Amino acid sequence: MKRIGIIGVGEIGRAIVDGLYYRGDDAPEVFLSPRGARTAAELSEHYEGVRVCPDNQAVVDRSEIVIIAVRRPDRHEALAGLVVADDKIVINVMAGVGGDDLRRTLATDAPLVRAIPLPAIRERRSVTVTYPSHPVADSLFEHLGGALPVADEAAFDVFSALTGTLTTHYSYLAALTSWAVGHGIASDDAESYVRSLFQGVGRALNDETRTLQQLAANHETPKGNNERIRTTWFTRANSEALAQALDDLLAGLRGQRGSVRR
Ligand SMILES: NC(=O)C1=CN([C@@H]2O[C@H](COP(=O)(O)OP(=O)(O)OC[C@H]3O[C@@H](n4cnc5c(N)ncnc54)[C@H](OP(=O)(O)O)[C@@H]3O)[C@@H](O)[C@H]2O)C=CC1
Repeated sequence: MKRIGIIGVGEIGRAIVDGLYYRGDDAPEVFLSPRGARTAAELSEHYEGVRVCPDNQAVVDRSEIVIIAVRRPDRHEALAGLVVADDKIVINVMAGVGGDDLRRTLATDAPLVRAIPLPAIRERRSVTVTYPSHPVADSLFEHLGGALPVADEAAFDVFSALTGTLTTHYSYLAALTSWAVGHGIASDDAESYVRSLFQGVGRALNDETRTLQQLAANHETPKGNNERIRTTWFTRANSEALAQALDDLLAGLRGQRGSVRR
């Protein structure tokens, strides 16, 4: 495994380090930027082979793969002026920061790969979308749960928009729980029951022999309770509103990519 540097050691930076060390197999040397000091210190204490560098340039110099995981507004402060040799591989996980934008900021000819790691990467349980495909980046994410290289940045934006639906899903489960509580069910009971219902859904999703439509159909009795909620609540209007919200998000992501000269 190659030497890996991470600039921006926050939520997702930590998840990537945890994933790299998840089974302790073939763990690489990891070099962290000094910002996000508390997380960086915790990781370097916890994992032998993880070190905190004095500055961002030192992260680049010591690494073969450099992962950029600062927030979009912080990218100039974090990256401008860094010297990135052409033999490095840069992995950009910043949402809404296109390849052209990053290349202008870094002024390097090194390969730049966009990626969408998710928090479950810490247990090597999430598939990471990448663009453009690069054998080193793809094999890194294969090791961390799976890589899904896509054909162009437009497709990358579609996957990026899909990741924007995750917290709505949790909120949906919380709304179900609140509804039951409103009908006199103890909050702990309601919450643990909803969790158990949807953990079952999560397990069923592992069955890739059935499409999502088939899974839905297989769990539904004709004229039964599930069909009733699906057809009375998740109506065409509701489904179209969801598609519209995703379209708007996608337009925003593509707009950010097109207006990047700050
Ligand atoms: N969280 C997620 O699930 C995912 C996040 N992303 C992307 O990853 C990026 C980071 O997100 P997330 O981890 O949630 O954010 P966090 O705020 O948790 O982490 C960002 C880190 O960047 C550090 N930072 C800020 N300025 C600099 C600098 N000049 N040099 C070095 N480090 C700096 C911050 O340090 P300090 O605390 O000192 O300010 C902080 O530790 C974002 O662009 C986001 O779009 C992508 C996929 C998933």
